[in-house]
Amino acid sequence: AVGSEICKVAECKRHGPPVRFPFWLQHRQSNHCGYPDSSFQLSCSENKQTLFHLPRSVKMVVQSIYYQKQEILLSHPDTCHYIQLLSLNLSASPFLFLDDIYTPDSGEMENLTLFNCSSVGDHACPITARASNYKYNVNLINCSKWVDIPGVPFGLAFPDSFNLRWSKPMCIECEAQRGSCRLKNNGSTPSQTECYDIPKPKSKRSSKAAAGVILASFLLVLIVIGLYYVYQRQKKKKENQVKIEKFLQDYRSLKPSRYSFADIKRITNDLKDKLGQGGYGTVFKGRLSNDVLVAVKILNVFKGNGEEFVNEVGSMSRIHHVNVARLVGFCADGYNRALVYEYLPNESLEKFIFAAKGDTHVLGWDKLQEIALGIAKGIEYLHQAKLCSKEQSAVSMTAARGTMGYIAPEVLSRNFGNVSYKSDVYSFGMLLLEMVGGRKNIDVTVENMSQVYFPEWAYNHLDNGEEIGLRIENESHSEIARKLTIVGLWCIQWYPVDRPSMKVVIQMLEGKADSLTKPPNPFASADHMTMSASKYKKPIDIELAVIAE
Ligand SMILES: Nc1ncnc2c1ncn2[C@@H]1O[C@H](COP(=O)(O)OP(=O)(O)OP(=O)(O)O)[C@@H](O)[C@H]1O
Repeated sequence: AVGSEICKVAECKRHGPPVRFPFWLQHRQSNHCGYPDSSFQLSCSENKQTLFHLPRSVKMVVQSIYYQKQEILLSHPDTCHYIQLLSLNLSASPFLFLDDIYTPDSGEMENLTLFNCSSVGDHACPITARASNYKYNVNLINCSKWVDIPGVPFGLAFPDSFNLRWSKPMCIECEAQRGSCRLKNNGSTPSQTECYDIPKPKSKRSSKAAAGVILASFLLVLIVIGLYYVYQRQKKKKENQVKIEKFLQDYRSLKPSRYSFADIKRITNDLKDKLGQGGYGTVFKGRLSNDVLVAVKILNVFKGNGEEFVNEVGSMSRIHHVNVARLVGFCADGYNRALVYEYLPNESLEKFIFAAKGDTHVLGWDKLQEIALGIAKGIEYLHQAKLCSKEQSAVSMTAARGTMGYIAPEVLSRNFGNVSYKSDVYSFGMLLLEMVGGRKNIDVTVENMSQVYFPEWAYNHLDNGEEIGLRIENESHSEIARKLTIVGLWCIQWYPVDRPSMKVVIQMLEGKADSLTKPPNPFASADHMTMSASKYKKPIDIELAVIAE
């Protein structure tokens, strides 16, 4: 088809009659878009009306085009149409007059007489018509007869609009199938047509609507983003507020509260729920007024002065570490002394590592190693806290305290050196060895007395490459057991100076067992206590920060 792509439907103004084949709109479409007969050429008037040209310059205004019926509804232009009637002749065009509104038997003709009424003063149209068959009450005073026009189609004589029907080209069938005709591109004469799908005009309205939709969606997205942004900001602000509140609350509760002994009794429900017994006192479960659970340690009969205790509490309250139970309060009431700690719900490690004979251990080797490292870091932190200022030393000692089995020899007797942070290293070493052995180091229930003291047994078996711990399942577990044993044995060296610092202990625990050297025999010195003590005494005094007595 000839340029069918560019033969889009055209119109003179918005909502004007759509122009397409067999018509074509001058200046807006190419002539090949219409049927090659000048009658089908339409044009636009200055005031955007669609004009239909009949032979001999008769111009009509196109009201509608009914493509499916092949009819065109025309009306007279504003100019005086009677004059045009003089020259109207449809015979040479493919159009037939059709007036099914007024004269069903279309084709009825009128003899029209035109009168010149210019003297009346209607300058726009000084012509008046009278049909011969219809004696309309036309005021003809001051009019003079001008001309008779015989055989004027009735519809043209009077009504404002009339229909014309075209018979060529014949596209009724194609239109019925919602298609449109176009010229066949074979140059045949007379021109032949073919049916095709009408290209949908890109209506300004729909493109405007599409633009509107896009704009609206864009705005909507902007609004949603804006709202989301505001929401996020509000949320963040709220979260920050909550964080600040929590921080302030924590800060407030960081300061240990002072309780009277009556308070302590109320908190512990009259010392009802005993959690355990330590070397310093008995521990009871309690509940503060805000439903926070605590562990209250009622200290054994307190002999020191009140000031010393309060100073110690002050130091302890500055200790904050994930692996150290936090002090939340204290009691210094008469001779009663108590320390209130945050409650740790997992009970004592003791319960997990000293399972009854035959019991399977709940904690695996990886967990044991993790716990050991956690404890080591907690002690290391405490040592740092103590060492940063000698004046603020957190703990002072007036007597050997602690649980037997963990107490370093120098704590029991000053013959073996001064009490220092290395005494804690010793206690930690004993704990490590108990964790490996899964039983108390000094276990009176063991039947074979040669295995009573586990650390010594473990030391003797290190060389033989035997498995130290029980419950070993695989290679990596055996490595952990070996590592914990070696570190434990380093920690329980008889002389404090031989023991590593907690910092080194952490490095050892974090490293591999292979990189550790076997420690000297910690038990060799025990047999020759006096001799060895004098041998080691000097360096101990030089190196270690002595804990004040
Ligand atoms: N904060 C706590 N939360 C829960 N239970 C606790 C808490 N503190 C202590 N306990 C329980 O009380 C027991 C005794 O604790 P305590 O600290 O008095 O002694 P210890 O650390 O076992 O020995 P030592 O007196 O030699 O330091 C613990 O074994 C544990 O079961």
